[in-house]
Amino acid sequence: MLKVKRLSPHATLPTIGHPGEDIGYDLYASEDLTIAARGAAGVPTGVAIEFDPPAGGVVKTRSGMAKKRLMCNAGVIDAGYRGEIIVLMENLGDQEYEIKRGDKIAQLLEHPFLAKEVVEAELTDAARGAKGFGSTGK
Ligand SMILES: O=c1ccn([C@H]2C[C@H](O)[C@@H](COP(=O)(O)OP(=O)(O)OP(=O)(O)O)O2)c(=O)[nH]1
Repeated sequence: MLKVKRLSPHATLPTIGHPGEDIGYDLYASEDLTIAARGAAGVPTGVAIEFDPPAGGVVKTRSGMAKKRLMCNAGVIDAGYRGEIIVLMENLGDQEYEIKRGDKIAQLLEHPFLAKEVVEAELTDAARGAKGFGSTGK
């Protein structure tokens, strides 16, 4: 279950486009806002959430918006966060982008709580080791 607390009368509660199939909840803007070309903004959703414990969430870009170069940044929602979900959006395009209250702006994925104790230690060998950044080719 996703518990949702409405923080603004203008909020649209998260929805699932295709229940039982889509893995993300759609998130909606609760305010009108313009993001300047090459600019960024925190878009309010007017909601706070609580997943079944112990879980948090990840806010991800919708593919349709990525096509328009409107990307979500940051996006880690901690399991204990009870504040308003803010969608941090970056407009990588050359045109300003208008967001209207009620627009679907991002998707929220549930993420299990996986963080464990931090222990300083020697690490085991692995085939990849420290190779990365294109080491396997293009
Ligand atoms: O895109 C985002 C990212 C984060 N948050 C909220 C939920 C998250 O639990 C909290 C803190 O985020 P994060 O841990 O990324 O921020 P920080 O800059 O590391 O701050 P803190 O020191 O409070 O952890 O802010 C959002 O609403 N939207």
